[in-house]
Amino acid sequence: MEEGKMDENEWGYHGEGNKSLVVAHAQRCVVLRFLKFPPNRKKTSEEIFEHLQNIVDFGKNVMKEFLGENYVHCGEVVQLPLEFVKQLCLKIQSERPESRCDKDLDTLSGYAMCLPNLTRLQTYHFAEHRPILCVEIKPKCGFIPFSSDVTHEMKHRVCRYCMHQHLKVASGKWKKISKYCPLDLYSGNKQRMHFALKSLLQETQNNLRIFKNGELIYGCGDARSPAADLKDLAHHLKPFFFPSNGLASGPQCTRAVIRELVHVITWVLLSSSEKGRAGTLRPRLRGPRVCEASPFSRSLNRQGKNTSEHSGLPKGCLLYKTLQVQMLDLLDIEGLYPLYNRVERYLEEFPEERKTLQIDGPYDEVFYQKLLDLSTEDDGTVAFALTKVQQYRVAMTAKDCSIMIALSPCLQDASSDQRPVVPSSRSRLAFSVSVLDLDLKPYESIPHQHKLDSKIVNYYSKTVHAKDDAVRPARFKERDDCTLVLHKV
Ligand SMILES: O=P(O)(O)O[C@@H]1[C@@H](OP(=O)(O)O)[C@H](OP(=O)(O)O)[C@H](O)[C@H](OP(=O)(O)O)[C@H]1OP(=O)(O)O
Ligand SMILES: Nc1ncnc2c1ncn2[C@@H]1O[C@H](COP(=O)(O)OP(=O)(O)OP(=O)(O)O)[C@@H](O)[C@H]1O
Repeated sequence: MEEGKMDENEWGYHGEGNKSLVVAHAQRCVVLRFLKFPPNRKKTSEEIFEHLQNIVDFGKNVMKEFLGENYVHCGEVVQLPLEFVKQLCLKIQSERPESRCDKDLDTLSGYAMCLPNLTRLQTYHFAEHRPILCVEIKPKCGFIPFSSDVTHEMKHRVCRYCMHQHLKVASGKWKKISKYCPLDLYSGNKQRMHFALKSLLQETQNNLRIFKNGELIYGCGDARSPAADLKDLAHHLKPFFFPSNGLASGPQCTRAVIRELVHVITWVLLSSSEKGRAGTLRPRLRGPRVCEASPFSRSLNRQGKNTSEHSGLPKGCLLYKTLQVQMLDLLDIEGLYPLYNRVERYLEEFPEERKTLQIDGPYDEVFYQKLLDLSTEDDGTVAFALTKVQQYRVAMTAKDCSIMIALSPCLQDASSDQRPVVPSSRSRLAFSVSVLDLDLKPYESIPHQHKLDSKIVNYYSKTVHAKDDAVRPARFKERDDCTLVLHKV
């Protein structure tokens, strides 16, 4: 970053989550990622620098090891002129979604992270001006807890995402229950994956966004504003997936283009960048492979078909590796919480030990090595409790990260291209897959996770499941529309 030359007019608002805000450079393929805080939470510049450096170190020393070199972009911490940050903050304020304005961009420290713009990744390495499509998916937790510490029987049958949907709709966060179930996406079974992706396209919530040449064209910028419709999306996609059936417009054309997109994304998600490498983690993939609340499995059930049938994910693909990291949550929050309390009691007695225990970093090689101990035999020590707490934090990070898939048409002579290619009906598409938002979840969030878990399950059990049981026979007859999902996409 050439400090003297920073001009806020060269940067534009790109997006934000709960904890950071991202601006993109108009020409160069880089973004700046700033931290956000509630208005009254003042942090010193040193604390912010340390926080950002921890994010970079965690990416380098832990997530690159687990997920693979090619998928993780750690970026670097940069120091920016305070006047530039102040002006930039003023410039982008009007573009920020209202629902995200409860937190302010940190304009006081001057620190931010500089990262490649993953929505334009192809041109980051190659200076050509080809159109670029980028699909961002936040897949969430892809397994059902297998821990014997789970006390709510429902948690062994219905996944957290599907249960949480009901609480989110009841609280007004989203308007409609999504048909997306992470277990379908993570199944490795093409039909289930197609269904999951189509469900995400129908109800994007904050789990799907599509960018064209770096601009958001589909999915929510604001939690409350509706997404563009599929017809508009298909129009945008035509240069990438002009339907092979020759139709140039109309509903059939829209369907064909969307189908093509779903097939290409599935193909890319099942591809492996590092051949045969399963990663350093080997937790056994356990637990039910199907969530009872998924409309897909419900539909199969009704037809008397075997719902546990699955193809499994190839070991080198990003979904497989992400799932393995998620499964570091070996005990579930119910088994973890007493261990968190053990660490807390120890810290109350020996507060100076917080540093030695690496609760707030550094996230270095030593921190990483301790994560590889997958034993669940509790020997009553603080060391055991701490390892499980740290593994849980890493698992929660993987449950909340996003996957970015960038696609751009190959040139006729693609021999010089080193990038992998996916076939599509119109042309071959070069692609890259990356993962973002790999900030380690804070130790302090564990009590909140514990409370939220009970809230989600209790709400689901008391309201939805009870109602479901009462109306089941009638509902099964009514909801024949679900069989539609079995049509080939
Ligand atoms: O608890 P969840 O599953 O709702 O996940 C939170 C996300 O909500 P989601 O359900 O994806 O809409 C939430 O996303 P939104 O703010 O709703 O877009 C955050 O990602 C939050 O992480 P953090 O507290 O900012 O580190 C996420 O919190 P963590 O649980 O990952 O800490
Ligand atoms: N390197 C990048 N390139 C392009 N876009 C990015 C990049 N990093 C983040 N974004 C965009 O900015 C959005 C917000 O970033 P991010 O998910 O890191 O925020 P967050 O506040 O940490 O998220 P959360 O709400 O999950 O805590 C992302 O959803 C993505 O669209």
